[in-house]
Amino acid sequence: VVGGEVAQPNSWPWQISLQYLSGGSYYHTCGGSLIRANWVMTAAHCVDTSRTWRVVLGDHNLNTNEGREQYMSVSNVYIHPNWNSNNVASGYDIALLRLSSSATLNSYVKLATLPPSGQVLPHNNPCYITGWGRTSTGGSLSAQLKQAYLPVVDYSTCTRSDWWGSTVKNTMVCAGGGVDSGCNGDSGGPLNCQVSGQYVVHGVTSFVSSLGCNTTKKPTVFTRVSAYSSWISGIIG
Ligand SMILES: CC(C)C[C@H](NC(=O)C(F)(F)F)C(=O)N[C@@H](C)C(=O)Nc1ccc(C(F)(F)F)cc1
Repeated sequence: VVGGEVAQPNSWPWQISLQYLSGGSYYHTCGGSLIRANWVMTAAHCVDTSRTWRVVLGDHNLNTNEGREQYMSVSNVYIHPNWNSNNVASGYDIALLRLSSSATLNSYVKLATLPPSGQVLPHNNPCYITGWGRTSTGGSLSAQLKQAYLPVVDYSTCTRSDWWGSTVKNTMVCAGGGVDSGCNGDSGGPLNCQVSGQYVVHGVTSFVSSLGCNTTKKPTVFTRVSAYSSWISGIIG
């Protein structure tokens, strides 16, 4: 997350850290959202390589043990069948991870609320991106979970030629476009949008401009969760 601020610990209790095993240690690579006690929603581009994964729940500072963390292994990875790793612009950047056991839900670990099928939010709807991604283009990951206020940019604005043009599809959500943005390592995490006084996960962080994370008129682009409701239900029941 570029800009924004460090989140109050555990104030986004569905946020997870997706980590991979390398040389005997685990490393944060992406975010995700807990949507059932044993299911996590993330981005397809996060898991389209075969690695040993783990999901950390209830975390705030990735580098310290705060005693609220739950470490879960992953038993299955379900990548959307239409995902094309050579073309993030086609969409379908969504995946589901089945956890080997169920999380313990408490005040630090809660389920995300997902939107109703087909719901599209209006321009400037208040949303926050959250994640441990880079805090500047080319910078380092954040040790502490960060948040940034990224209001929705509607499809007609986001597809303007000086914005994202035809790269953005209506199965995506754009948000921000100013000095605050998502950045590498926020992938797969939630776009938390306020709807009728409740935070709903409307997006899965998908891409930013390769010219720089917080490039003006290149809002952070998210997979629109409400476009994939049937696929999600088909997998998790
Ligand atoms: C691995 C990538 C597919 C997704 C990666 N996502 C992220 O860093 C995050 F955190 F914003 F979700 C990203 O945007 N990386 C930048 C460096 C990038 O490659 N962006 C990008 C690539 C291609 C296009 C497109 F669609 F136009 F071809 C648009 C943006």
